[in-house]
Amino acid sequence: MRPRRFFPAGALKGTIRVPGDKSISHRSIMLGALAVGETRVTGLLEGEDVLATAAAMRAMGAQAERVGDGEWSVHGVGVGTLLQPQAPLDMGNSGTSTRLLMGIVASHPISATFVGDASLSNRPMGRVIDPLSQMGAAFEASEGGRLPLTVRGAYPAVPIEYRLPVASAQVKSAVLLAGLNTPGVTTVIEPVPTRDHSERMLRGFGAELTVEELGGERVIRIRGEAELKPQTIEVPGDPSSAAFFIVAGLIVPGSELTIQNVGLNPTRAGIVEILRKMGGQIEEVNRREVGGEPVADLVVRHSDLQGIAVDPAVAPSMIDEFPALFVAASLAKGRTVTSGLDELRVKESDRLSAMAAALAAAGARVSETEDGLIIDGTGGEPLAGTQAAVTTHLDHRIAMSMAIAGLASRAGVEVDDTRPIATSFPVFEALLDGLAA
Ligand SMILES: O=C(O)C1=C[C@@H](OP(=O)(O)O)[C@@H](O)[C@H](O)C1
Ligand SMILES: C=C(OP(=O)(O)O)C(=O)O
Repeated sequence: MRPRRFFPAGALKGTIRVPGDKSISHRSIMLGALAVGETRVTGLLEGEDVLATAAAMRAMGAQAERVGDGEWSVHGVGVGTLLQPQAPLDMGNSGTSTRLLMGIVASHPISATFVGDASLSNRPMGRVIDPLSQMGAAFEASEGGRLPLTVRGAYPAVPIEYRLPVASAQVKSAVLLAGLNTPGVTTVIEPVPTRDHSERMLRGFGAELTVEELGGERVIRIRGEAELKPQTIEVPGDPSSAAFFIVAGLIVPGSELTIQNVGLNPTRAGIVEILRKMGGQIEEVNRREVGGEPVADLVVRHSDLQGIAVDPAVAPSMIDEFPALFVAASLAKGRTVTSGLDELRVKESDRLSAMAAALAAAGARVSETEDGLIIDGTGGEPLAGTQAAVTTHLDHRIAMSMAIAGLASRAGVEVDDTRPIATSFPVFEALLDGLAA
């Protein structure tokens, strides 16, 4: 364990650049490995989760090599020609790696065993096992549809039409990726829109993929036995990583900071919308497109935040940002009510109970409901801070959220283990220390 106490350090000033988007980084390695020829990637997030994806693709025959800082070269083997991995694929802490790779393996004539850390081994995989079984893949999973599990791919797999029972980009992507090597047309129906990086990138690599709006639902169709063409990809900065610095800038008095290169895909930008509704001053400058995704630099100034009732409909577009939002709400004036967040209970930790416990320990007024938190903010007064360390439960987002809470506290916040931060944002502490200095 690597504990650290995060102290109040005065106004945050300066300019930072957040690392590449985790979702897009995973997908660029996976699709690069399934194209024939060399894909070049810049701005790749070199966090542990993405490195687990790269190692898995290498174990199945592709080449994925680092050639510079965030610069990667991927030599793909082509859809349908992945090799049987010789050892279990270690997914570490990464749900995205696991679920998307299960989809890829499901329609290849290979089998693969997936293992992971204690957090990942507690997360539900039934949500991908169900549709992939319908496509013909066979599974041997641990109790409750958990890791370790083995997938035996079906070849040829059967195309299905699948309506997502949970709003999950990982489930959607698993089925679309399985569809890549399945004869005919695989269809995913999405009643609630989730991040659309897979759709954008599959098209970019030349897959025949269509999206149609039908009766308020998104109907996504992909034609299988696709031939993917290698691409040059520039990965935009991760809004989920930027969120910690946006919240820090808003709650620490006197702060003014610029966060460069933040991806603002509408399926990801819910946090900016909600913080603005709370009174947060977040200005967008230099709007542009990077790697087919909208991007801007954000200028964030300390603001008097107001509590809010968060519309559960925005949840999918800020699903990983709720821990950071809960910190902002703890410092806002009045009550913030969130609901419809059952999915937060099956992330790296149960993020509702983990954040309720950690914020309460830091002096926030918070209560937990079945599907959300209710927070009565301080109106800008700093939190008391913690005595004992708060528990992160192997969850990077709990660690980073509570680090930010420490900046707006009197006594600081002690985090029991900062190691999980490296899964998604290895330079987080260095950036934070640089701004505070
Ligand atoms: O597809 C992706 O890259 C992701 C989808 C989301 O998970 P769910 O699909 O489980 O909601 C998100 O929480 C995760 O961090 C990344
Ligand atoms: C939920 C997350 O990731 P994953 O599902 O890939 O572990 C996250 O990064 O917050």
